Amino acid sequence: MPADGAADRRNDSPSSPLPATPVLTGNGNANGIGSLPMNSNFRLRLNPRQDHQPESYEDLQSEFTPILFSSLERYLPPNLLNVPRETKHRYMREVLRRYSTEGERNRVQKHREYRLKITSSYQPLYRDLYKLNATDFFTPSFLNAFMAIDRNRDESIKSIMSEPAPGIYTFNMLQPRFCEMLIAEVENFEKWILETKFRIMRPNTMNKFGAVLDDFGMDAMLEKLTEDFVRHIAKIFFADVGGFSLDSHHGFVVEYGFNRDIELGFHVDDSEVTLNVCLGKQFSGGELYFRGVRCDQHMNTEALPEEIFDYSHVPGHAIIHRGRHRHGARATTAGQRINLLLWCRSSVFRELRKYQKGFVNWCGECQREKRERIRQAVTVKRMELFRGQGEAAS
Ligand SMILES: O=C(O)CCC(=O)C(=O)O
Ligand SMILES: [Fe+2]
Repeated sequence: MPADGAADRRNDSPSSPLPATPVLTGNGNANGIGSLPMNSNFRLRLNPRQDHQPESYEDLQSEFTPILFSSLERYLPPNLLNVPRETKHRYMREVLRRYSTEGERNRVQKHREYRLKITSSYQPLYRDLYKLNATDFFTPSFLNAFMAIDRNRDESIKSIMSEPAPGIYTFNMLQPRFCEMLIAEVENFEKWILETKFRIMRPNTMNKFGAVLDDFGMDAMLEKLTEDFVRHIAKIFFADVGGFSLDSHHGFVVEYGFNRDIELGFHVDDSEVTLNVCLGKQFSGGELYFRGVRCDQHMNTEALPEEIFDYSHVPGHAIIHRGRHRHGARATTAGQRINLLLWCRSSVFRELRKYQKGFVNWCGECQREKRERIRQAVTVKRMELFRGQGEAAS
């Protein structure tokens, strides 16, 4: 597909979890202690009670993940903060049910069952990969950058990053041994699929190969990677797309080369921020091409010359960009290329976007239109002023 062809919105990945901290309106008026009042309108506070210590809901069964209840608890109406845990659980469950459609809940439930089927019989090759072990996974330069405290940390993270084009950052991230082990783990998983004839879901409709790491047990490790590392980077470089509030991810590997996918068409990711790390092996081709960041409205507009950028993958090295940064991957012409992808999302950013109108500062075309409007307004004003002066002089 030509680089300037229509970009494809990739929204076919498994549904993301519900927002961890939904911001709903009102102060709530439920007064139930023990049982919930039938006429409760199931509202939450607008702002969380920071001094309230939420309970753990790990042992309570429901269609929603327990962590969601702990996150939501601070938003409960004041009179519900200290009622029995089961009452709070029922109240929040009702809020969440109203928030997500039945179809959505069924999809999440089906996906959970699918994952359970895999994890209950797949035997990992390297169990060490399933828990984030920073010293074994990361290069010393990457790890050291995160060791610095508070404000120095931002500076040291910036110091290991290159910005070869606006909004695109690259850095050395993964140790060769970790890359080898992850590739071997994916191959082991694929062997298991062939042997068991299990039908797996590919990362998305554009890939015929590759695997979703979250589906065979790596979700907790990748969640920690998102929370402890990617979110810090995103907070510094991608605050305009909610980088500081990334709260879910879709983690997968893509595989290119002989008997695998060849290339990847021009698209945007279903993410606010995407981390893409090359794991190996040896290959030729497979360059990423970028063509500027766009909002929904301007998805198919031309790229400006300064937005054209090509990047060649290097094993162990990461590239991080906004999901809305239009891109594609050229054909891998020899060897095999395997990359780790982490599409990171912010439920808060997505919710807020619904209310935002007008130009967005992260879309290249919105910014171009804005500059053009200002230029025209200045031209009109200047002509008015000069006309006035001319008339006064005559
Ligand atoms: O192959 C690559 O490196 C790019 C992959 C990608 O953009 C994606 O899977 O969203
Ligand atoms: Fe992508």
